[in-house]
Amino acid sequence: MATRTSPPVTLLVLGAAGDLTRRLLLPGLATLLGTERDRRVRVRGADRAQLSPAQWRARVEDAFSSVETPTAVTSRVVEDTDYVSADILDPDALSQLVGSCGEGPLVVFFALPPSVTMDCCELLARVDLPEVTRLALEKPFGTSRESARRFNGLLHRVVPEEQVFRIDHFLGVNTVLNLVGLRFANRLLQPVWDRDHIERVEIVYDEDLALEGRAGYYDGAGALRDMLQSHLLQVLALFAMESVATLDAEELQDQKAQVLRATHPWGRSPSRAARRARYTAGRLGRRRVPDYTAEKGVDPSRMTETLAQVTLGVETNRWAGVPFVLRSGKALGTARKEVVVTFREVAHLPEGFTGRPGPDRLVIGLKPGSMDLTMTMNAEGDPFDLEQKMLSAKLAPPRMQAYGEVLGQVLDGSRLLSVRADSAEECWRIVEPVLRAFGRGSVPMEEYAAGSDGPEGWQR
Ligand SMILES: NC(=O)C1=CN([C@@H]2O[C@H](COP(=O)(O)OP(=O)(O)OC[C@H]3O[C@@H](n4cnc5c(N)ncnc54)[C@H](OP(=O)(O)O)[C@@H]3O)[C@@H](O)[C@H]2O)C=CC1
Ligand SMILES: O=C1O[C@H](COP(=O)(O)O)[C@@H](O)[C@H](O)[C@H]1O
Repeated sequence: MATRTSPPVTLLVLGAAGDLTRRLLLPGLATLLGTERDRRVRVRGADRAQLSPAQWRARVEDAFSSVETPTAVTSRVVEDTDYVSADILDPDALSQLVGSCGEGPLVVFFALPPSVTMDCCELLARVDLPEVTRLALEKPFGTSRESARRFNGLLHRVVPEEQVFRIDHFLGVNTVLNLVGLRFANRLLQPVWDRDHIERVEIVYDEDLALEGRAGYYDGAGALRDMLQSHLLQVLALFAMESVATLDAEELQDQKAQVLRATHPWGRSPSRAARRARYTAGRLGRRRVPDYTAEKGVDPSRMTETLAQVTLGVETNRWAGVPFVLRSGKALGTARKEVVVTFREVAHLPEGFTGRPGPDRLVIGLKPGSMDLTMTMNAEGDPFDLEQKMLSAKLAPPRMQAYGEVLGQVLDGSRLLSVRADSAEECWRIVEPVLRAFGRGSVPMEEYAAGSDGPEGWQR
């Protein structure tokens, strides 16, 4: 971790006037700096928007105060920040911008539309960069395995892979990171984390938000690309990976990559393994939600799904035969963000017991953080009659926003919480057969009313 004596890192945000910078990046940075007070970061914003220095400083200040940052932290960043109004795709302007960042460590954060990011990288390949230059990129990392491969090739013309940080903010979510500690620090869980003991795993991220004005992005993506291809596959990789000897970034990356390489649609049949649906008009709490196809900016002919579920198999000795169900969607009645582990039944239940309420289950709540272990026992009444009881724990709120955790690693040059090139390609390889099945219509588009729990008949 950076200390007071570490040289300040320059965080150059390209696309600084955009939504990601305002809503996620700057607030995330604020929570990082509020938690790690010794860290020194100089923020430079660049965008084609014409902003005066005062307007930019006000934006930074607003973003920092949105997460209740200590005044001293905000003032230090605001006093030191500057803004350059430039077309990033103008080679001279880009070269000048980078040149003016000085010789210290530089993190270039691409908060630009994906196509602009790629064009900008083409230009950066011809620019003299400081020796320590790191590139931080937001999803999507390409739009297919092939385009991700080409994109990786392009990035490697700018800097080596060790200096590329593909951001997936789920990797900075405390409860997702907790999967590693939970699995490998508990004698109780470690030996049962395999096909012999686990029957089924569900990784669910149901949101009670609808489109929220994001049609420009979301209608071209859909739930499968937006959530499963990226975040939920990262969660699966952490859940299923082999043990690590240390929390070394490359070791973790290697283990995650091994899982992803072994992952395929269940039964290698994408059309049977996947389901998709789109919300119709309904209510989310007191808010009326229109039919997805009537949302502003949506093109119904795109057939974009707002709920996707895909069952995957991790074809390894540890996991063969265990279905991993990944599901995420918008406009659902209940926000359900959790990993559900269903254990196998015991091999033999002594005769004489009555009641057999079901298998043990561990529910790892991702947001809010919680842990619920449901076990069979005699909890009340007749001592030979079995019931289920839940042992529950609520986890403390995170110390900082997920973006803060991820950024902290990037600023330190650690790839612990980013997505490596090979994994980015594998994640596309895993979902591509499903995307093709969606494209040729072999997975029916089902419907669910906004505010419901999803289409009739989908298992929960
Ligand atoms: N917003 C979000 O919640 C999330 C976004 N992302 C990713 O983050 C990236 C940015 O997204 P987002 O912030 O929403 O996008 P925005 O369109 O809101 O912001 C992009 C900014 O880049 C500017 N820009 C575009 N081209 C140039 C150029 N040639 N020179 C200088 N500035 C330029 C845009 O200016 P102008 O407006 O004039 O075009 C805009 O201010 C995307 O890759 C997106 O996929 C990922 C996860 C969540
Ligand atoms: O990246 C994305 O993630 C959010 C969900 O993450 P959260 O941390 O905000 O809960 C999702 O709403 C969005 O569609 C997706 O692009």
